[in-house]
Amino acid sequence: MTIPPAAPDTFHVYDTTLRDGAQQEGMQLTVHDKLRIARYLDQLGVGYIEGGWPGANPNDTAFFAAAAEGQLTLRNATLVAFGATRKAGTFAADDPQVQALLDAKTEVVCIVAKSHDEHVLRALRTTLAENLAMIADTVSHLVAHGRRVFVDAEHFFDGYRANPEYALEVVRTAADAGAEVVVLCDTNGGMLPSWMADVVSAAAQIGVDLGIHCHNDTGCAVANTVAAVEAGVMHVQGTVNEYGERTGNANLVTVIANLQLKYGWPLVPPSALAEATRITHAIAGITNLPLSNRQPYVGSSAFAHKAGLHASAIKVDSNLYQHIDPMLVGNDMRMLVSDMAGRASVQMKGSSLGYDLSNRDLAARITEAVKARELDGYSYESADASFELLLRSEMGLTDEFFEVLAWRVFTTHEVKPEGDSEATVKLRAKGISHILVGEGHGPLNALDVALRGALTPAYPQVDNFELTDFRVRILDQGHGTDAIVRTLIDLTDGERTWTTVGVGTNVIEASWEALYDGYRWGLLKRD
Ligand SMILES: CC(=O)SCCNC(=O)CCNC(=O)[C@H](O)C(C)(C)COP(=O)(O)OP(=O)(O)OC[C@H]1O[C@@H](n2cnc3c(N)ncnc32)[C@H](O)[C@@H]1OP(=O)(O)O
Ligand SMILES: CC(=O)C(=O)O
Repeated sequence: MTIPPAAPDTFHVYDTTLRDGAQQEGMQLTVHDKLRIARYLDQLGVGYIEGGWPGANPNDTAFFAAAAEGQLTLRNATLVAFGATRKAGTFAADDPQVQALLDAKTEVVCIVAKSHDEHVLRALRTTLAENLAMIADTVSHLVAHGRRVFVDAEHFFDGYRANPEYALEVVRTAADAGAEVVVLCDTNGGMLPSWMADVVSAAAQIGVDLGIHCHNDTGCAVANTVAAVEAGVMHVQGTVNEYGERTGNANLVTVIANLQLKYGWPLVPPSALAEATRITHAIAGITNLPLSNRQPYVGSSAFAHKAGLHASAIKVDSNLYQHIDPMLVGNDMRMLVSDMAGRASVQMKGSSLGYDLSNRDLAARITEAVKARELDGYSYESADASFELLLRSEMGLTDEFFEVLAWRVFTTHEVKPEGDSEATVKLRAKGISHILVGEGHGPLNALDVALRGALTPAYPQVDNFELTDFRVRILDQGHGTDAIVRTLIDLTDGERTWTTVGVGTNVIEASWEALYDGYRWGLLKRD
């Protein structure tokens, strides 16, 4: 395998989350959101943060004003204002959009320029010569006002295919006018990795510093970016969590991790890369767009192992089934227990929960119990708390916190402020029987209120328990309302969150089982 020579010292890592990423359907960022995301990007160690398009909307203008007023102190990154070349038939000096770029007061400005002849003729409705004049005039005007200028050559790859001479002329014109980097954009995202090298190499003949900006429409944005880097670009653009129009932009964290951990290129400080998981999840929290579990490097499943055979090898050496040490990107290995588990999976999961399951017979017994329960519909992959209770029961560890003697719940259509459901729970705890009636909005809420109330005299700590999520899934889809259902419940005590599972033909029974496990596990940990 070839490792390309070390990245030049001048290599740029350029983030466009706040501009191209924000063009994603469903993303709406306030100025405050943008400032917070910019701070996280700075912590990640990127060299450039494209903050938006000043003048295009009041939000982006306000963001640059806030940054200029000192509300954004960047330790590593340089802030970039994004815009376009001047309008056809005018002068850059008279174009309000170009003036807004100067008013943003950033050291670097990035402008998008057309490089596909058909776009010039049909979208801009101007001549090929005027487009070149727009580029030269805008770049030289910004340079004359003390800005470092990058040019995004829009639709460069499709443009090169249609009219290579013109696409290359755009690159030459931008560089001659003073652009520091000309970024080749796969705007429609239609390229494949094997096509990148030829086009990038042809542009590199011009002798200017080149960048790459890829979209993910062929699912190849990261691969195309890496291929362009191998062909000689010295500037990579992308977004966190692959945010962006349509199918998104190249995932910048994946690109950084690939180049840094596979090629050994020192693009960001290792301590910053080790924060990548935290940072990408924090940004997902701000955008309110959930990060895919399966995102490379930083997803919660990126180092999760389900297959028994994998676990048996990982038990010997975790590197046998992992391409890197997850800690390098701040992630963690997770062992999943399911019907695909073997003894080793159960032993490692048990060990992570603090149990010694080195006895092969015991581990085999627990594995069989998991498989039998999963056949009945239980799922322990995420329900760690229910797994621990099952494990303890197989180990003969009895947790006699309380014994439920009876429970019932009913729902009416009567609308009352206390809710529409009423539950009664009768139990014995610490030798004393308690009975409590709880009212709530829906049967699960009523049961939760009643169970908590009945337990409180013996275990006041349950007052801190809170049900935070509840998921129901029909298991045998061929049936109608009498289908078997699985419920997963998340509870928290303010310090930790735990998940339990219940199964039944009756959604209330399945929910009760998960709730009952949830309280038992909570008491086990708080006692
Ligand atoms: C590939 C990319 O993703 S580039 C980034 C694209 N991002 C965005 O478009 C988001 C922000 N955009 C906006 O807020 C608005 O589109 C604005 C403010 C930029 C322009 O809005 P409007 O003035 O209403 O124009 P509208 O969006 O309809 O059309 C864009 C105009 O810019 C022209 N234009 C497009 N690209 C360029 C370019 N590279 N250089 C100069 N002019 C351009 C178009 O020909 C059109 O001109 P026209 O007004 O003479 O028809
Ligand atoms: C500039 C840009 O965002 C693109 O060409 O995709």
